[in-house]
Amino acid sequence: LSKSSQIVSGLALITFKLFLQALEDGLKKADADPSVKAVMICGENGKFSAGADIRGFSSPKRHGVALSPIVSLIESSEKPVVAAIEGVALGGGLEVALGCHYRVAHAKARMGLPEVTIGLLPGAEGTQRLPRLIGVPAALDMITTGKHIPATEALKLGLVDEIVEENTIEAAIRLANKVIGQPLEPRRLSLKPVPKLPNMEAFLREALVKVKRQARGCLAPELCVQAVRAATERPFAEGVRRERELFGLLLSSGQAQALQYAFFAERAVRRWAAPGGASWSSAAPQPVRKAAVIGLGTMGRGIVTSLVKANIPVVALEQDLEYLNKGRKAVMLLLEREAMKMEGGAQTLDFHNPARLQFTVDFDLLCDVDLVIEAVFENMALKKEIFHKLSKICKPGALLCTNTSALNIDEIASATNRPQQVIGTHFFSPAHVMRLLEIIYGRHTSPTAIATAMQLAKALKKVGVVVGNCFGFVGNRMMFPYVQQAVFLLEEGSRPEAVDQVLEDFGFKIGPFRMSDLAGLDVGWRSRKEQGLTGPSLAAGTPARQRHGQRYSPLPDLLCEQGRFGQKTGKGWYQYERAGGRTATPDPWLHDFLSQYRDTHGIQSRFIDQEEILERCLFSLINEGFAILAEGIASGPEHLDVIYINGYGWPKHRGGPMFYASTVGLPRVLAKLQKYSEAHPDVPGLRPNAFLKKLVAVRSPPLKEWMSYLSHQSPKL
Ligand SMILES: CCCCCCCCCCCCC[C@H](O)CC(=O)SCCNC(=O)CCNC(=O)[C@H](O)C(C)(C)COP(=O)(O)OP(=O)(O)OC[C@H]1O[C@@H](n2cnc3c(N)ncnc32)[C@H](O)[C@@H]1OP(=O)(O)O
Repeated sequence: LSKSSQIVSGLALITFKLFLQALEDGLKKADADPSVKAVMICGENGKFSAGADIRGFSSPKRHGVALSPIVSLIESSEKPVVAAIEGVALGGGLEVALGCHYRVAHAKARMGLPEVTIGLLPGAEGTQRLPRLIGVPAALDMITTGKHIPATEALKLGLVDEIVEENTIEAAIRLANKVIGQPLEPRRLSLKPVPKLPNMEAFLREALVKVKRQARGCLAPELCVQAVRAATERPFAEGVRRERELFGLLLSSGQAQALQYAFFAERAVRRWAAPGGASWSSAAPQPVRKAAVIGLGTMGRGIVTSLVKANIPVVALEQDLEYLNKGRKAVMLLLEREAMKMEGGAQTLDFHNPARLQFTVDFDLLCDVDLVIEAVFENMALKKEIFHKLSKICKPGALLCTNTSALNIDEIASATNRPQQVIGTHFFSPAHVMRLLEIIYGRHTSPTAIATAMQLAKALKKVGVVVGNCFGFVGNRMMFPYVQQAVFLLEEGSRPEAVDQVLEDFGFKIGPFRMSDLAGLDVGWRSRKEQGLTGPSLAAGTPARQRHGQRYSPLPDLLCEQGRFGQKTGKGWYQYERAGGRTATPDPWLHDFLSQYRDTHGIQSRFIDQEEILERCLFSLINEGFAILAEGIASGPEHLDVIYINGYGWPKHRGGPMFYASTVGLPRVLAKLQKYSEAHPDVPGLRPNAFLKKLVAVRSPPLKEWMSYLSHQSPKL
């Protein structure tokens, strides 16, 4: 290394405090040493920095405050300071780089200010320096979305001065040597004005409206805009004061804790555990070099697209040529759209190459695949027939996955000669977009099969969550009581738009009735008919609003009988502009229908307030979550929360249903369930679960301790 350069190496994240100290000491030493003419800052092991230690924000001794003075120290250095960015420069890491006079990045490096995604804003002067460097529109985009940008884009934006394919550190040292003696004033960002826009005020106003609309109650994006606005209106030092004030507000908002909990929960669920002690640490995945998808309906199409995007060669199979051609067209359309979004376009996806994507009706072509995902109708007999066939055709090691959303994995596995290789992989619609993959092990599923499914989730850039086998698994099982309450509320006097509004105001992307119209009411109807809850197999004389001694609402069945399947038929809980339309409007027909229904069944309609709507829907869902934990279907509350955030549109800034319950307070959840259960004794979903009661009895310990209060280690794990 050049004599005139001083290396200050970044340390690992967990030693953020030590890193700050090392940086400060190194800078001061370099400054005091006349033989040092320039400074280069790099990271260790090919990574610049992932920013501040997120765990530090919820610890009583916060470290964050120490970063800003160091960034200022770097910037005010009389010797040129060059950042050599490899791997990632995120959050506080990028803020350090912004304090440097020059930035050199490796072509594969990524940069960003992702604080907004953990409920914060860049708190080490990043909201003030970045707009000065790259202008308000680009800075605002990075700060309010938290997106990571590749080095090539950073170069275009002027965020870095140079990108290199080879040795970044050597390139940074070369640059440092070159700029020795050149004036540093123009390189100190705090001294630069924010580039003007002709319509700055209107631009910021519109930006605020946009982030508020997208954030659905999440505070951080809005406060990010306010911090950038301060950069445009105030001198640097005052802008920094405003940034600090807003950072403090976010830190104490509660949303930051929820989002940071969600960050770690998503990582915690990677460490799965299954019966017999098998776990992520001992099981190794099998390679998946080729996959097959059976069934090219909505789910199958999305799954094929997802596999192609992950560069896994796929055989896509349908029952006959008519369905195959329909499916092929739809898949090609999806892939073309996806290719347009990607750099390199269609060439990157290579989906026109039959070696990468093959459409067939011939089961025998599945003989050499490593993994099959069955995505046909939710019909047990059909699934068993397919799995029986697969166990005859597929090679011995092939993993057999079913995309069922509720059915018994053990029963499906019983149709094969290899139940240890059968596993549930429950995708969420649209499967090439939604991040969740619920992975369900059966009684005989091997650890290798679980590890392979988890590896598949990672390859597809999804969040895999391993859960046990029960009707509806985790996500849908918790959803049943939620939707059931929503329908009961209609019976009692509410309207779809009122219920949806309350839940959307809470932060759900879409309320239960809009969701039901989108998914299609016929899906649930088919399942209820199969369960004998409605339709021809229902025993004569069954009371209209009761099944097995419990309250039942036939409302969704009645709508289906009228052909109201939701968006696809143009009518459901709402009316739409046409069949396939997407704009839901309240439907006077439905309002009349509900009145008549109440009259027919002698139900006294009443006004139901927002609190009751919210509590009955959410607390019944949470109550089921406690049952799931107690039964060992999931190994911890984090699993339920990750499932809800990534698969069911639960607002991330509320941390997931179980985290939310812990913030509301378990005693309150229990008291409200008790109250509603007394009013509706025929609704088991409202009866407080014993595990919830137990946690309240032991004074509501923190969420991470809940599982230690289960008297037995669950039978499933
Ligand atoms: C009351 C008045 C108060 C006023 C105060 C005012 C002044 C305050 C000044 C504050 C200064 C703020 C400084 C700065 O602005 C704030 C920040 O920097 S916040 C952090 C921002 N960074 C991030 O959000 C990055 C998060 N990490 C990632 O995106 C990814 O982890 C990655 C870096 C892209 C790597 O991804 P992968 O390769 O997939 O690896 P993993 O994600 O699995 O991570 C591996 C492992 O590392 C843990 N980890 C990663 N990043 C962090 C982090 N920043 N902090 C802590 N831990 C981190 C991750 O959890 C994994 O560990 P595991 O969970 O598996 O054990």
